[in-house]
Amino acid sequence: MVFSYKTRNEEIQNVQDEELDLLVIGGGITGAGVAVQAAASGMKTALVEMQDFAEGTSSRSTKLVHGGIRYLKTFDVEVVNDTVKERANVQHIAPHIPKPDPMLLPIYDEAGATFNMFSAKVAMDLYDRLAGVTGKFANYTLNKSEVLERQPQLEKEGLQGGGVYLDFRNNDSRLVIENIKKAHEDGARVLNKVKVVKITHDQQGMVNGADVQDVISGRNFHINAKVVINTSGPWTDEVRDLDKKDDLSDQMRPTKGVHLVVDKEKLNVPQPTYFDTGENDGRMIFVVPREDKTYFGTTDTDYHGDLKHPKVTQEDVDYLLRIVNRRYPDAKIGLDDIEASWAGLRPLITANGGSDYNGGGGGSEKLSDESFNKVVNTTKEYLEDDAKRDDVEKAIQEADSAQDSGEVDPSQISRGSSLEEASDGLVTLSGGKITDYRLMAEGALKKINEKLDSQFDLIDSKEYPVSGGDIDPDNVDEEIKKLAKQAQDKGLNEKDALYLANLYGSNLPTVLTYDEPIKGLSQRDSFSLNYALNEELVLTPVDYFLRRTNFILFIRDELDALEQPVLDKMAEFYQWSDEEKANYQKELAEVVAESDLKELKEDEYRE
Ligand SMILES: Cc1cc2nc3c(=O)[nH]c(=O)nc-3n(C[C@H](O)[C@H](O)[C@H](O)COP(=O)(O)OP(=O)(O)OC[C@H]3O[C@@H](n4cnc5c(N)ncnc54)[C@H](O)[C@@H]3O)c2cc1C
Ligand SMILES: O=P(O)(O)OC[C@H](O)CO
Repeated sequence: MVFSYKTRNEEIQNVQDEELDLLVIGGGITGAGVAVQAAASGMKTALVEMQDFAEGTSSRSTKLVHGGIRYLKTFDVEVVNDTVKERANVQHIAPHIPKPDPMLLPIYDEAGATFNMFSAKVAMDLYDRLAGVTGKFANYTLNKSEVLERQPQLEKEGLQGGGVYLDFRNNDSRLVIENIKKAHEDGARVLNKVKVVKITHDQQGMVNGADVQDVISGRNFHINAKVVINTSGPWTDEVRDLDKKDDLSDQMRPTKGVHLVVDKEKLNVPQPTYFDTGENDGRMIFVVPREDKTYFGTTDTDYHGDLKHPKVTQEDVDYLLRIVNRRYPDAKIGLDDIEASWAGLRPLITANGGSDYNGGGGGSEKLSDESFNKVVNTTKEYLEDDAKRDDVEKAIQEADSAQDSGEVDPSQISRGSSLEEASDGLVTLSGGKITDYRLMAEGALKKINEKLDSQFDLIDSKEYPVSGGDIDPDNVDEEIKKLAKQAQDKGLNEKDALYLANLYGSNLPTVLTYDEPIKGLSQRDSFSLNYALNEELVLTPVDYFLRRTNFILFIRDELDALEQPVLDKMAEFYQWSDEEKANYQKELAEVVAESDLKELKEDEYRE
């Protein structure tokens, strides 16, 4: 279905003449998930996003669909209970995106260790139990030599062994755009580069829509809606401030997380790996293989800067390199080995306390070992059906009550979500994770429907595939191969055909209709760019290279040769002036230079 700059301008006209049921503010995963369920349930829906879709946090995650096993240690059992179950639901509705990829959890005997071998096994058993994981993906433990057999380059000192448990790798911005396209296919008006500048009210002082600005034309216009929901992630408090009658207190405590990318020649891991930093700071680091690269992260530091533009600092790089070079002593990764990077802001909710249990250093009171061990032992008894779930809850409550209510360390804040309504009717859905976006949206739709006098039969979103998701979730590999065959029949080699099939899922046949060759691009990339321009509302080269594809982050080697042909095609498609074309070229160069950490490398060179 055409979803392009042309349809965007038509929708800007149409949306002004309508009385909508719902206006969604923010086009990250949270807003996209709400828009899909609203439109599919028959609500007249619009979503406005002031940047590109997913340009906020939802393209800057660790790119996992995961339950957050670390959160068990901060007793965020509710969050884990939700997210670990949601992994399967997200894979079910978007089978071409999250892919099962068992995580290796090396266990070290050191100060502040999140787990020992016993508690790691309990945590993995609880994790599997909550998600109903059995069979080939059930967790298991490895002894030290078995861990080193898998990853001989891992630090040997202090290594006790390890665990292996199911989690999923994800393409976060792809998950967002497939939800956005689905909402659009179901009739939602979906607009990027449109910013809410004011929340408006009726005579009775109740929210009735918003004044918005088309960032491209600079023109302001009004959108009428019976219900408005704020799904703006780290901007949640800023958007609330656009509602002069909003009486709820600020809630956001954004923390910055950074990832670095190196070639797999520098660091090659056979599977996603997750370990303590070894700095007794309550943090754990992921190391994840992706295309021919390896990325690792993250940091977790309070952030008070420009929400649109969190940057990677030398301090972030030093922290991550110190940890990865400790855990992989032969890697010897330096600043110059970093090929790409990204920084994102967790939309954490400050009221979501949490325990500074394992050395978070935030609170004054650490949890005593006996109360933690009581939680672990009660959990083990629960797993062996010798205790009930509320025995575990009770043990956790007792443990938590021992907590000092002091400021908690960022890593101890719950990753839970919040759904609130102000007295003027503005609804806010914030916090959470990508992994539980569907569940968060489901909860929000119940409230929205109530506010609309329950006029709508809400869909079962667990059975409602995103765009590109119409493939058998239990037979993904076969389905992808079948789709790829269609691309091979068009002359693509197997590798390129599988690349397109994995990226576009059941939309591949449509992608293959866009067969006009683009000068300077391969057949594969001509299909991809033509489709992105006509059906994925790509407005700039950065939209294409960073969010609709992964060239800037994970296929960096091919990027340089693609830049000019893509720029030339977009200039022709959009009829850009030379000046506009030069501006987009400059924007792309700046984004790539920032990803490459060019500034830090030049500083280091000067020193
Ligand atoms: C480093 C890091 C690693 C993470 N790893 C994972 C992971 O592996 N798995 C996982 O499940 N979760 C992970 N998360 C969490 C997850 O990324 C976030 O919870 C999620 O992306 C938040 O999505 P959102 O839609 O709420 O916010 P966002 O994606 O930030 O979307 C909000 C949108 O609102 C828009 N907006 C703001 N103000 C306005 C306005 N006035 N008008 C219009 N639009 C506006 C913004 O431009 C933005 O695009 C991670 C987070 C970080 C930072
Ligand atoms: O919020 P954290 O500390 O679990 O960090 C995010 C992870 O990297 C992936 O969810």
